Amino acid sequence: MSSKSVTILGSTGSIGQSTLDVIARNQEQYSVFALVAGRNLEQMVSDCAVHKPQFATLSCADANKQLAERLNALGSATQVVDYKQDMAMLCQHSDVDMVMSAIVGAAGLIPTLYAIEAAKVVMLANKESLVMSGQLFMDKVRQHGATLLPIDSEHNAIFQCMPEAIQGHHDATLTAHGVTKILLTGSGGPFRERALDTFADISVAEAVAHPNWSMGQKISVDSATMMNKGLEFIEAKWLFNASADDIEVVIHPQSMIHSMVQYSDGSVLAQMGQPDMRTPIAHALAYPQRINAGVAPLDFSAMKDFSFHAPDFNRYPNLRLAIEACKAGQSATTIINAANEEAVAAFLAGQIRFTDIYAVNADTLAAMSSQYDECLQGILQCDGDARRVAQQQIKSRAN
Ligand SMILES: NC(=O)C1=CN([C@@H]2O[C@H](COP(=O)(O)OP(=O)(O)OC[C@H]3O[C@@H](n4cnc5c(N)ncnc54)[C@H](OP(=O)(O)O)[C@@H]3O)[C@@H](O)[C@H]2O)C=CC1
Ligand SMILES: CC(=O)[C@@H](O)[C@H](O)COP(=O)(O)O
Ligand SMILES: [Mn+2]
Repeated sequence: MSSKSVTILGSTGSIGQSTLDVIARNQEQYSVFALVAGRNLEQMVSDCAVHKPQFATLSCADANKQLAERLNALGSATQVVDYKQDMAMLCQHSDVDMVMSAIVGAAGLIPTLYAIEAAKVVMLANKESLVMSGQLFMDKVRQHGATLLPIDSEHNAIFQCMPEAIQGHHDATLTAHGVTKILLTGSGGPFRERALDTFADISVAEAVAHPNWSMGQKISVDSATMMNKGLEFIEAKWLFNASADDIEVVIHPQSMIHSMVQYSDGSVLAQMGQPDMRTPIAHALAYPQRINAGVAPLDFSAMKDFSFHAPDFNRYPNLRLAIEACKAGQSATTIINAANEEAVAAFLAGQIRFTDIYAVNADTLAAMSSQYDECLQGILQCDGDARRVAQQQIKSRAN
């Protein structure tokens, strides 16, 4: 395998750090072209020293200025560039083979589209960009001939369980290949058994304490409300050319099966492994080969429970809302994604209660018309309008 050069968007985060870990274990095959993140200066300085990227940038202008000074003082060969002006170059440079899209939220959309437009191998963790712009995003993948590999553990699992002939073909007809159902598993989060009448008292610390996975704060809260599974439902629709009826959500509290594909002959293929994102990251980096991810195999003799059940929409109203939005169309999914980002940020900042996240999302969707163009400008307009409406909702509920 010849050496691949990788740009990592969101390098200081949970997925970014796991990506650097896998690359460090496979140094003959991968090098880091650029590191891109938000404001975590210390992590960026240290990662530049260890991984020696050609370029680095932070979206926070003050932090980026300090980054340049710090790397200069260290005699680093890494060039610090401007986040906005140089983003296209960092994603599209002819030396770049692969781009890891792991900025959290809508901020990841434009950089990911740059990578797609240059026909790079795009490893997609940033589900929000696909949820907010699904048709446009997939049209661009097809138009530019980019390779899109799912990093989200469920979608990476589904990808692995799909017939080899249609892996990475985003417009294959599932039934023509014997696929009858995509079984999207979810843990149910930290509140799977908590009394419903105590949900309004849920603290930030409780909400970000995922039972199985170590992740960033936003996705951890999404797992607790199961909006994460709702976003993943929409993500699966686009990645696998599925309809809402083709996808079923199954609660599997142990997070050992990462999702399944059911076939017309009664077979169900599952992908299993430790709840460690280095496995899907290594899968995408090496596809269709395999590399060491540093992840221990499952020990079946030590496994106790292995259970499955249907989700309860009273406990997880955000999941129902997202599935309804998926059926309603593009603007509805752009709206719930934007509202949810605002609501989760407000919850993390202590401005609203846990139960207000659903109220903000549902009321924002109800307050808005869904008549937006599906071009990039229309999507960004819809996203911005939804954030303004969600902010009004947040103000009216603020503690
Ligand atoms: N963590 C996981 O296991 C999984 C994550 N995902 C998805 O991957 C994405 C990343 O998640 P995760 O790694 O957990 O999140 P983290 O919060 O840990 O990391 C987010 C990254 O995005 C950067 N960032 C945030 N805002 C901006 C911005 N405006 N401009 C540029 N960079 C920015 C952060 O930079 P900084 O910290 O320097 O400010 C950080 O590098 C999300 O979309 C999530 O849904 C999907 C499946 C699993
Ligand atoms: C690791 C990953 O892919 C997360 O999206 C994970 O699925 C979160 O767990 P939940 O199943 O609880 O949402
Ligand atoms: Mn997931």
